[in-house]
Amino acid sequence: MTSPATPWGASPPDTFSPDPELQAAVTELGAAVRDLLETSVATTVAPGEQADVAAGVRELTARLAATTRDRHTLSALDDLPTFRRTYSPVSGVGHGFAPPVQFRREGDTVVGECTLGLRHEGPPAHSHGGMTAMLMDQLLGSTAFLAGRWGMTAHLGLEYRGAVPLQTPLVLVGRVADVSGRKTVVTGTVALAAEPDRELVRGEGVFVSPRPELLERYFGDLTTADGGRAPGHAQAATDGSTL
Ligand SMILES: CCCCCCCC/C=C\CCCCCCCC(=O)SCCNC(=O)CCNC(=O)[C@H](O)C(C)(C)COP(=O)(O)OP(=O)(O)OC[C@H]1O[C@@H](n2cnc3c(N)ncnc32)[C@H](O)[C@@H]1OP(=O)(O)O
Repeated sequence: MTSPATPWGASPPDTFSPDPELQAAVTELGAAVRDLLETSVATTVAPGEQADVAAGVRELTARLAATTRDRHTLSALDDLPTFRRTYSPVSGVGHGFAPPVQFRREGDTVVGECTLGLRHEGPPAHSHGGMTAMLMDQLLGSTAFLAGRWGMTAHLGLEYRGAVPLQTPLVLVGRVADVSGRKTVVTGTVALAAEPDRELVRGEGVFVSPRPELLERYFGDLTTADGGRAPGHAQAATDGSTL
């Protein structure tokens, strides 16, 4: 049996067209929450003012909680075959914690740019090492994906060679190093956009496309926002239609 590049085949057609009004609203809410998060860890206003704001934020949260999705339901803006993940904590425009990073193919590499904020702080004025690892995981996973090789992280190794400053444009570069069966090995770097050749962080990841039993266990309950079966569902793997 040949191994699948992704659960839905190597080159899925891009026929996904999300509701533009929803896309705009989610992007705007994500940006507003991002500003709120960033400002909430930077503010020095008086305690009474912070308490007032907290009460207001709780009221707004209650409005959003009026209807929600559960963890087995994709957002109406998400499409797995074309890699649209609106609420990724790294690349999601709808996620307030995300920088967010957008990745693109450039020759045989995948490149992303972002600027981290105080909400990503570890050592004062610098990125938390776990935040950098998250950037690296997403960079390497996206690099595999954009090469038609989806997989879950089986191994992630990092060398922290220089501290990553906050509020400073960064450039991320990934490239596929090796491919065999269900396994893809990817390497990547994080550097200052102003000094792209001086690596601050170097990473290597092994991404493995899970065997059908694992796909079923992890994602068997996954549905699209309108209740349909999510593309790439493990069941599809056994009927020969996509793998
Ligand atoms: C309906 C479909 C839904 C899909 C939707 C997703 C779309 C999203 C789109 C895009 C995302 C990309 C961006 C995201 C980036 C972030 C990614 C993450 O954060 S992933 C979360 C963290 N990772 C885990 O939770 C994995 C936990 N581990 C496992 O579940 C298993 O260990 C798994 C799936 C990784 C492998 O299990 P096995 O049973 O399928 O694989 P075996 O048969 O053991 O190995 C296959 C080959 O891989 C090698 N391998 C396995 N683990 C290895 C390791 N740690 N190091 C090196 N090689 C390893 C083996 O040696 C073998 O190689 P040989 O064929 O013999 O050459």
